[in-house]
Amino acid sequence: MDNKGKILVIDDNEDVLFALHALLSPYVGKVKVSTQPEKIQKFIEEYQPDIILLDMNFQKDAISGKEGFYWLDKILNIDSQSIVVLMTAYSDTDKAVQAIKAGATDFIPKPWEKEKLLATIHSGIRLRESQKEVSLLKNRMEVLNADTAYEIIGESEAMQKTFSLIEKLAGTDANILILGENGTGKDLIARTIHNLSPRSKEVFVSIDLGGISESLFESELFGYEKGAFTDAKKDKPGRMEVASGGTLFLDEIANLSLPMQAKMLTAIEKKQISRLGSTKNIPIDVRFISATNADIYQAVEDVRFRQDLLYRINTIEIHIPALRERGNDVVLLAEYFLKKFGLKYKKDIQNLSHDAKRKLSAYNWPGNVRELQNTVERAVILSSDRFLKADDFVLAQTEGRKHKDKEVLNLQIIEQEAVEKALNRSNGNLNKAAEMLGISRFALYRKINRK
Ligand SMILES: Nc1ncnc2c1ncn2[C@@H]1O[C@H](COP(=O)(O)OP(=O)(O)OP(=O)(O)O)[C@@H](O)[C@H]1O
Repeated sequence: MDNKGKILVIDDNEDVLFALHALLSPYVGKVKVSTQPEKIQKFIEEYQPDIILLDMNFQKDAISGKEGFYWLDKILNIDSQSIVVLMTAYSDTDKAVQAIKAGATDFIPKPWEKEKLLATIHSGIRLRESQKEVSLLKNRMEVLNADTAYEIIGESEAMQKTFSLIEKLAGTDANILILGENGTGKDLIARTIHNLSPRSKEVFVSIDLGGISESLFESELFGYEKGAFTDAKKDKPGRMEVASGGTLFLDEIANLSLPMQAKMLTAIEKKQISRLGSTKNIPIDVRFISATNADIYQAVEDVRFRQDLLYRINTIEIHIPALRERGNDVVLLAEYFLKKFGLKYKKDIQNLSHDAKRKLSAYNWPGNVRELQNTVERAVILSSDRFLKADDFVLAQTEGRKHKDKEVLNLQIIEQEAVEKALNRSNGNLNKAAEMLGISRFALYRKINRK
């Protein structure tokens, strides 16, 4: 044991307290002993024990364990996450089962075997650490979510239908499947549903199943115990565990491999998971929102996606329309992004010219809102006028190819195209764009401002 953790021992027998103090002190951070369970609240608040070792019988010769259960209940009322190990002089399996059911973490018969007692304390400390880790991660995610304001722009009929469906399902806890092309706003809608749901005060955790390998996916989603694999240097909770109480957003769900689909199905059905390298079941209370841009029904037909899993995740389906089906929303969104990036890059750009609006409306936006956002951001960065004109927008499917037929050797044009491509691919992130171009951020600034 690595001398960590604070232990509180409560027993009416001074000899037991003395013995436990002497036995545990060399192996843990701190040991506090007391014969007074009435002071438990004060101890919890001031001493903040990681583990409470609690005697079951406080009166001499008492064997019912009633008092132990009474104080266990009090402790769990003060802190439902408390790790309480009950002790009794009468080894009794029924009582042990009762104690665990009542919320104790473990049970130790007296007289104790030293090794067994130390092992129990050790796993209690590990459990406490992982509880702390889970709550730390939850807090971090809450902070991340709290910092971001989500505004959804859309007045088209297609989007109004989507909004009214979202409003209808706001109060429910149903699992939701969001379908839509790349960049249509699936992530944004998932966060909005969470924010409108009864779980809004809890965490929103997301995982992109398209972007990670199968082994990483498993450890990210289910967590692992120290030693489960070579790099598992300490216990780590997975996102399912961290999301408990809140919402888990599974992006690109159709990319899940069949073995992972089976694991996911079990977790959803049984509402519990076990970390890699552990057999212990951890209960989870998660609302699942999944999303995909793939034809998931075709995937079911092709036996690439399990039908039973689909039925678990698609209690309600939301289809997000492609941007080209949203009429004037293109212009509304362009104006919204214009304001946003104008502020970000400190440019005083007033509006879009008529021909710019016409050009944006006529385009078919294969990359949907994300492509529009990138296009406007790039135009804002590159423009020095008060109005954005049609020429300020370079649209991938049309102008990107305008030099294809004729080989371009003009260095300035080649450079300009490279700068635009890098800005596009890096979503306007100047550091990343400069890295792609192999130049400094400062040099990139100069090139942008020269235009
Ligand atoms: N209606 C909207 N109003 C304002 N911003 C939007 C809207 N829809 C999408 N966005 C913005 O467009 C970008 C892409 O949206 P999002 O990431 O939600 O799309 P997605 O469908 O999840 O994409 P992918 O399929 O690649 O996962 C985000 O920056 C998002 O904030």
